[in-house]
Amino acid sequence: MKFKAIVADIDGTITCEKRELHLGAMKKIRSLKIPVVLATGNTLCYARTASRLIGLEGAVIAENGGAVTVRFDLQGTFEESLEECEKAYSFLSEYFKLTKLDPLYRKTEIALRRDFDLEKARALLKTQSLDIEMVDTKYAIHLKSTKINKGVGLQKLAGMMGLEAEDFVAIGDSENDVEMFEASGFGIAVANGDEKIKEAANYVTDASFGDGTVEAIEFLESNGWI
Ligand SMILES: O=C(O)COP(=O)(O)O
Ligand SMILES: [Mg+2]
Repeated sequence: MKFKAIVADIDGTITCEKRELHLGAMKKIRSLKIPVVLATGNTLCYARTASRLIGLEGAVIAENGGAVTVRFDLQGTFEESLEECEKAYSFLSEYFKLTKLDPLYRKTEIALRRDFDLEKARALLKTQSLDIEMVDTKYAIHLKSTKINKGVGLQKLAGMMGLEAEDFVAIGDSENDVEMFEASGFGIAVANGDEKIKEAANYVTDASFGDGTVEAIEFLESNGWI
């Protein structure tokens, strides 16, 4: 096996427990000769800033696949409008007090503070004929189109880079990374990952958070896979 690029989730994967960037993971990522793409549920500007500050090329998947850019000098492309998400938000707001996160910067999905009963909200949402689902990243709950996810984003970005999604190794920590693992050639979950991502993974690290990402990259290097 030989892979041509890595796609790494941000929160919980290249960070420490309190969400600060993990310096060991930064150093390891910077030492690589292959492209590293960041994929996050967070906003496009957050992802681009992280890419810039880590020393990468600006290839990012943001808003769980809803927004993608391949370089800093190119604008992002956006897959979906917020219309259906807003309908779901209005509906759920009748039952819960919801707080939107960074609404000014989100163009394709709505992120919510994790302070309401997700399972109850999921059950309620099912009664509506909306193509909207809820994913929990452990940092936010995202109301998003069922048509977009990080896997769809990876297919799109890989094409823009002249690669296939299978050329990528994906590293992640939660359920919003599952489709990205499925689309990629090999998925590695860090030890702090949730049950869903560990189940979807080809390999689970012993170490957590950024230490897990360092371990993942060393594992790939020691096998000669990157
Ligand atoms: O913004 C969030 O919910 C966290 O996003 P990430 O773990 O996909 O980076
Ligand atoms: Mg994450």
